[in-house]
Amino acid sequence: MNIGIDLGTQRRQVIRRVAVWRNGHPEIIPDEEGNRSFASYVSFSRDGRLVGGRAKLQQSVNPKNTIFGVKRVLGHGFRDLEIQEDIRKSPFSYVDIGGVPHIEVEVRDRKESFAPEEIIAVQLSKMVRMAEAYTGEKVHRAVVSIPPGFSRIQRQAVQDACEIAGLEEPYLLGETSAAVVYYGSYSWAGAGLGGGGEKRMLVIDVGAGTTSVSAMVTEEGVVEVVSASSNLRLGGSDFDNAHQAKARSSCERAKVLLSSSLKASVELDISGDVHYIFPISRDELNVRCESKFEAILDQAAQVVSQSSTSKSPVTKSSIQEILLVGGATRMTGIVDELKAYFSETNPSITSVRDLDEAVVFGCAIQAAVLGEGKIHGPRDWLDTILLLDVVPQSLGVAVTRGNDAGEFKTLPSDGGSPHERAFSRTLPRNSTIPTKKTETFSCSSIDGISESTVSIQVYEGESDIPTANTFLGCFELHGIRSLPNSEVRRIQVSFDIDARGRIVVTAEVVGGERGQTRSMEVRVGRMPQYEKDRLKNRAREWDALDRQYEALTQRRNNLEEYCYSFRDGVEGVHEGIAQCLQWLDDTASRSVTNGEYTVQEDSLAAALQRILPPGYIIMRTGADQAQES
Ligand SMILES: Nc1ncnc2c1ncn2[C@@H]1O[C@H](COP(=O)(O)OP(=O)(O)OP(=O)(O)O)[C@@H](O)[C@H]1O
Repeated sequence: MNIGIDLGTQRRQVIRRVAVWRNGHPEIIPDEEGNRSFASYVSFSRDGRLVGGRAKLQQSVNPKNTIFGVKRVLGHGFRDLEIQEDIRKSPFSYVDIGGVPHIEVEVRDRKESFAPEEIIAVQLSKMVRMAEAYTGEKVHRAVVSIPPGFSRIQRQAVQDACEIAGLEEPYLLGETSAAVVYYGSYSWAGAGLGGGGEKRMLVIDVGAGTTSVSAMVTEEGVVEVVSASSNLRLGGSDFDNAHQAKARSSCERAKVLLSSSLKASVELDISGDVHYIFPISRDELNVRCESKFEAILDQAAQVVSQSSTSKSPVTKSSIQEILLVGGATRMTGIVDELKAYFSETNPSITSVRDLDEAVVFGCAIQAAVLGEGKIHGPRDWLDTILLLDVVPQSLGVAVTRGNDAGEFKTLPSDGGSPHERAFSRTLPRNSTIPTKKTETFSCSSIDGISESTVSIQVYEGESDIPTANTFLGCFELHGIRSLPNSEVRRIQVSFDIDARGRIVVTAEVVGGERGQTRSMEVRVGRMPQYEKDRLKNRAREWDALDRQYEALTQRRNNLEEYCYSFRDGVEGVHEGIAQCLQWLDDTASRSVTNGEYTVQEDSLAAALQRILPPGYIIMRTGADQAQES
C-alpha cells in the first residue's frame, strides 16, 4: 500500500496528516484518538518518548525536552542567518554538530542530540504505524508533500528522514501540485485534468506558517508547474501575531470566526483575576493584516514574472483561474485583495474542496497512481495524471570572472582565487524537469602549457557570486591538452535532471579522447550511508521503547480516568479511589513499572469489591496492553 503524507507547517500549530486512497477516494487516516491530524511534537522524558498530541500536552511541564517546528531548520547550516531567530527563541536547545543544527534533550538522565531528520523520521514512522494499523496492510511507499520552493538540500533532508523512517524511495510532491491533483480528481474526473482545454492557473496556498504560490498550465491530465516559490515565514499564524501577540490562541479563534461573521472578540487573561475582552471586527482584522496580504500578492506577482522565461509563460492577464489552498485562505481579506489586484481580467477565484486536507488528499491520489499493487477503487482517470515539476533554484557552475574566451565563459583551473569567480546559470530556476541542458565553456588556462586541469564547481542559487549560493559538489577534468594554433579547448558541461529531481552533471572535452569525460551525481546534503544506518538502528530501538512507554502512559491515563469516573458517579467509594489518586500523584514524577500498576489495580479492585454490590464488574485498566520492561 502507498500512502500520502502532508508534513504540515513549522510553527506551533504544526500538524501532520496522512491519507490513503480507498474505495475510489482519498481517505484520512485518524490517529489513535480519532483525530484527523496530529501535532508534530515529540517529547522526551526520563522514561521514554511521546509523539503527536500526547507529546504536545507535555510542553507546559517539559518545555526543554518537547520538540516541535524542526522542519524549519531542516537542510540548514547552524550558522545560517535564516534560522538564527528560530534557534534563539526555541524553548529547547539546538547545538552545532559539524555545522548542522541538532536538537539536544535530556533522555533517561543524560543529554542526547538528534538530527532534525531524525525527529521528522519519528513522526513519519508514527504515520506509517497509524496507516498500517488502520488498513491492516503494509506501507511500501509514501508521497510526501513539501513546499514547492524547497531547495535541493531541504528536499534531500526530507528524503533522508523518510529513509531513516524505513520509507524507501519517497516521492516528494509540491504542496500546490498536490492540491491541483486533488482539485482535478473531482472537477475533471472522467475528462482528465484540464479536459476543457489548456488552462493557466495560479495556485495560492496559505497554510499556518508557509505561503506557496505556483503558476501552472494544465491540459488533458498534464499538470505543468511553470514557476513556483515558497515563503516559509508567512502564513496564518502571522495574521494571529499581527492582531495581538499576547493572546495568540484567542486571536486565532477570533480570526477563524471573522471568516464567517463580522464581529468577534479577543480574550486576554492576564493573571486569572484580570480578564480583558477586546471586540474586533472583520474590517479591523483585515486592516491589521494588510501588509501580510500585500506580501502574498508580491509573491504571486514575482512567480508570474519569473514564468516569463518559460516555454509557456503565465502572465497576469492570461490567468484564467486562481485556486486557493490552505486553511488561512478562508480570510476574506485575502480574496478581496486578489479580486482588486486582478480586477482587469477578473479570473475565477476558487477554493479547493477540503481546504485543509486537499494537500494530503492530492498526495494520497499520487501515491495511488504510483502504486503497482492492489488499488482500491476505480483508477482510470488517475492514470491520465502527469505532473511536471520545475527546478526550484538555478543550477550552474563557477566560471572565471572577466576571462571569457570570445563567446564562451571560462572554467576555472584547479588553482586561482575563488574571489575571481562568477556564477553561470546553466539551468535557470523554474526550468521544467525532466530536462537536460548543455553549455559550452572554454579552458584558456592551457595557453602556453601542454596539459592542464579544469575544475567543475557546481552551485545552486540566484546570486552572481558562487560562494553566496549553495555549493553542490566539484570534480576535475585532467590532462587537457592544448590544440595547435592556440585554438581554445572547449568543454561541454551538461546538467541532466530526471523527473524525481536526481541531478547528474557531466563534463566533456569537445573532440577529446577517451577518459576526457567525467560525471558526478549531485549528492549534496545527503547524509553518509553509515550515519543513516546508525540512525535507522537507533530509530528501531526507540520504536520498541516508544510502544512500551506509550502503553505505560496509556495505563496511567486509563487508571486516572477510571478513578475519576467512579469518584464522580458512585457513593461510598471515596477511600479506595482517594488512595489510588494519591498514589498516581505521588508517582507522577518517577518511573512506574507494569508490576506496580498491577499491584495498585488489585488493591483498588479489592477496595471496590468490598463496597460495590455483588456481580458488579470491576474493570481492568489495560493491564494486558503493556509489556513488562
Ligand atoms: N476559518 C478560518 N479563517 C481564517 N483562518 C483559518 C480558518 N481556519 C483555519 N485557519 C488558519 O489556517 C491555518 C492552517 O492551515 P493549514 O491546515 O492549511 O496549514 P498547514 O498545512 O498546517 O500549514 P503549512 O501549509 O504552512 O505547512 C492556521 O493558521 C489557521 O488559523
